[in-house]
Amino acid sequence: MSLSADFTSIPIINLSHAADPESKVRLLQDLRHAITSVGFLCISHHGVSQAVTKDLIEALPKLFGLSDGDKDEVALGNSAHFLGYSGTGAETTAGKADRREQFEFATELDDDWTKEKPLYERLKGPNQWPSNFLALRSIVENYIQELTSLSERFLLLVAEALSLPSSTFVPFVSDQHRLKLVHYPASESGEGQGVGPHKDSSGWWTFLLQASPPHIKGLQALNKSGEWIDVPNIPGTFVVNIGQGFEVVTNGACKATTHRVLSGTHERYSIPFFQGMRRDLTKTEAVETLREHFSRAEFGGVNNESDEGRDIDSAFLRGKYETWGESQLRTKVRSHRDVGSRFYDEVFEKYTSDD
Ligand SMILES: O=C(O)CCC(=O)C(=O)O
Ligand SMILES: [Fe+2]
Repeated sequence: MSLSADFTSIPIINLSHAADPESKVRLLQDLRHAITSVGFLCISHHGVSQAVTKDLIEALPKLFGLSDGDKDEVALGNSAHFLGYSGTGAETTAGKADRREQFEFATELDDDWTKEKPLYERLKGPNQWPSNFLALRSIVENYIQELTSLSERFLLLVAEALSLPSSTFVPFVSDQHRLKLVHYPASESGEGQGVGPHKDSSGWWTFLLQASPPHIKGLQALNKSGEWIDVPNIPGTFVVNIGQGFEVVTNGACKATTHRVLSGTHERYSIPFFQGMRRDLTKTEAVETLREHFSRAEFGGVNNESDEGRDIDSAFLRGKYETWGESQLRTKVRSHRDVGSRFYDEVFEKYTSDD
């Protein structure tokens, strides 16, 4: 059965095959294999504007070349919404500091949080834009718009590939998606942790643009035998992988595959877009809505599990908090404690000492 087969390469899927009923059948089969057995894929012919992508890639050297003062002006530490710049070493993954700097943006939304609303609604809010790079705003907003649309189109195909009505996953999607512009500096020794092994915790699906020339690699996905498989860097494609929220909603039929980035002798840029999941989604709704469907034998069945196969590793499910929004807020407070203590005083102690 495909669920138990191990992967040794990352599937490449041409989305233009969806336009023709005959080639669509094969596309859906390939997609189903990719998302149930690998959890990582590259997509080509995805319909995202090349000009919009090019503008963003070309903005990166200038953006990361801004002065420390310019970066401070938009520091993530200033933002109750965890949006802005954070420097190299600010984050740790798997117990080690990551060697990367990043600007985090999201769908531009007003901060309309009031004390009557759940605290996690404060995750929503405006971006911070560097005043010495005014052109950046429209470049980033255009890209977020293109990726929002791609991620919506993609979800329809995913549902069909899993034998569900195409609109099945639409009600789970949030009004807020997040975008990170990431710079991994070159490492003299060619070794080190760009970002340590992790599963994407910020949501639903990730669409990653590798924004350096094709010979610059570094991203790897972990297969079930514990081997790190290189993710190819193919111009014009996006790498797509599953976030923990989607793993929960599919009852583990689709896995959030562990991945990491190695530092190299060349600097590297990458741009992950994290499609968001509705903040008010509860654990019960997430697990129960499609439970019956995913317990069918074709997905391995509940009584037909491999050891690794259906064991869901999710901070959301294991954690104490009922909604996805609160689980997200806790994750963010724990990884950015300066923001946590400044803006989320009432829950800071609780979230940082509840494990
Ligand atoms: O930079 C990359 O290629 C991947 C980054 C990543 O996995 C993440 O930010 O979650
Ligand atoms: Fe990731």
